[in-house]
Amino acid sequence: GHKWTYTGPDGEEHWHEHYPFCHGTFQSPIDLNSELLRYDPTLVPIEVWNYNLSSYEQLTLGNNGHSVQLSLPRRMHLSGLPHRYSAAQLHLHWGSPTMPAGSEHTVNGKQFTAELHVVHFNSDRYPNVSVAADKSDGLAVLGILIEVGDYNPSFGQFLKYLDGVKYKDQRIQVPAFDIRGLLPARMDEYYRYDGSLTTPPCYPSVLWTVFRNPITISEEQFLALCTSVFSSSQQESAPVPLNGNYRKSQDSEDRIILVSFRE
Ligand SMILES: NS(=O)(=O)c1cc(-c2ccccc2)cc(-c2ccccc2)c1
Ligand SMILES: [Zn+2]
Repeated sequence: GHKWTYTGPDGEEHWHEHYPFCHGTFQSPIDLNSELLRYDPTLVPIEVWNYNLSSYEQLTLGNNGHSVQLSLPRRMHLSGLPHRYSAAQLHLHWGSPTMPAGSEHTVNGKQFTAELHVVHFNSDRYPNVSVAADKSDGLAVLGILIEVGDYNPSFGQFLKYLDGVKYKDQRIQVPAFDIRGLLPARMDEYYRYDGSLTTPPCYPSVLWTVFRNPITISEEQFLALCTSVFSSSQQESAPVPLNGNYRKSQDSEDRIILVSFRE
C-alpha cells in the first residue's frame, strides 16, 4: 500500500487520498468524554485465555516503521465479547521525549503518555486476521492507557530487545512471557464502542475495549521506547526517530460510548 506517516505530506490529513475509509464513519481514536458515556450492566469482565506464555516459546518482535509490534499465538483469546476473538499481535503508540503525551484515546481531553493495543480477530467467523481485518465484526482491540510511574517488569520483557529492531523492517525472535502482565489489574472496568483501525487502511472493523485504569511504566522505560527505534531503515543515511506515532481524536459523530462501570 501507499506510504503514510504521522506528519508532513503523507500525514493523517492526507491518508484518505489513498485509503478512503480514513475519511469514513466510525473512525478511531475518539475522546472518551463523560458526556457520551452510558453505563451498560451487560458488559461483563473481559477474560483472557492462554495469555501466560512460556519463556520456551518465541515471538516475533518487529519494527514496521510505524510502531514496534509483537506477534501473538492464536491460542491466546478473549471471552466476554460477542464472539471468540483470538490474538494476532500487540503494538504501541507513544509521544516523544519533548512531547511525552502520545496515547490515541483520550479521557475528557487528557492524553496519556502512551497506549498499548492488543489486536484480536473474530475466530468464530474468520480463518485469520487478514481476512477478518476489513469485516465489520472482524476485530477486537484491547486499548491499555499507559502513564509514567512505577517500573513495569512485564513491559521490560520486550523493551530489553528493542535494540534488535532499531530500524524499519528489522525483526527478531524473543522469548515469550505472560502477556497478562501488560494489562491492568481490573478487567471489569472499561469503555466499549464501535470504531476503526487507527492507521491506514482505517477499516471500520474494530470493537474497541479501552480499560478504565492505566498501567504504568517508568520514566527510563518510556525514554527507552521513544529513543531506541527509528522509522527509517538501517541503509538510510539520516535516521528518523520513531515517535509521535498516534492519530489525533476523530469525530465521535453520534456514537454512544458504553461503560461497564458507574462513575
Ligand atoms: N492501531 S490499531 O490497533 O488500529 C492497528 C491494527 C492493525 C492490524 C493488524 C493486523 C490485522 C488488522 C489490523 C495494524 C496496525 C498498524 C500499526 C502500525 C503500522 C501498521 C499497522 C494498527
Ligand atoms: Zn494501535
